[in-house]
Amino acid sequence: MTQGTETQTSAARSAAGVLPLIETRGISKSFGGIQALDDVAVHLMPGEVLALLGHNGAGKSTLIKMLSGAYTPDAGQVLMNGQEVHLSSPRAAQLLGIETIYQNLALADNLDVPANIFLGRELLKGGRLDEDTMEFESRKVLDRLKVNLPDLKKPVFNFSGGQRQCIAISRAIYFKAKVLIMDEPTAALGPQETAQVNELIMSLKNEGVGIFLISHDMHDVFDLADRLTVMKGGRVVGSSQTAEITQDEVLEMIIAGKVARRAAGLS
Ligand SMILES: Nc1ncnc2c1ncn2[C@@H]1O[C@H](COP(=O)(O)OP(=O)(O)OP(=O)(O)O)[C@@H](O)[C@H]1O
Repeated sequence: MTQGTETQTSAARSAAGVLPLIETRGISKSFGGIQALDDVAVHLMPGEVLALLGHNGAGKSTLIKMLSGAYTPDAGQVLMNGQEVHLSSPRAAQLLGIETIYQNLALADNLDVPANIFLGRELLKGGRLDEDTMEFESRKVLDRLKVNLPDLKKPVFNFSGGQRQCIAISRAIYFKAKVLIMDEPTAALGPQETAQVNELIMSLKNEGVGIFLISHDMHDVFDLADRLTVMKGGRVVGSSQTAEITQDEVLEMIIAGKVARRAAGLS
């Protein structure tokens, strides 16, 4: 699918009254002489997982850093529910409900689960939350997301990588993330832990959270993503529903920047 087609589908969606949770239009960014993003249009619907794929240097990290407020674009717009937003800082992005879960997630190892869920945000509603309230609220969000942790009062270094990733995701959801950006969320995990995190991602979809997923694992991409977008040289070179494309065609697109054999919905 080309950039032009993305714009047409965006118009069709608006006409049907379904607005993307978030979309970019004509986003560009360069660093010195390097064009990291060139006229990028992507969108994410509520409850959708969109995989961002591409070789090293394709522009994926620059795009998600832009969406998480770490970089500002040289040109283009970001819209949430049809309204232009300015993601001028990570805090600004968080306040709009955009949370980023990085591969090397930032949990404070020596603190327990509630302290991690409320890390940096204990001073809510004008007063410091007491420990019982933080534990009660933490248990509530973990139960809602079906994250099973035996003892919340243990320092989090006691938990497995998968459980820690689930704590970081629960923290984002507790603070009302509508858009979750996940950069290789299962890269450091074994199969069982990966399954645990993937199960949580599926329950977030059911809550209407939209997820950008960067992953090099094609199994995860095809298990989790509804749609995928391939980038190369800072441009979007193709998009497809995962149900309408094969893994081989995706790999071809990543390598060549286009599909040699025509796949449904692609040009
Ligand atoms: N802060 C920066 N300063 C200079 N160049 C940068 C900066 N950030 C990204 N780039 C360049 O922008 C281009 C896109 O990089 P980006 O990291 O977004 O790609 P990527 O698809 O995420 O790759 P990877 O999978 O390796 O993370 C690359 O050529 C990269 O060197």
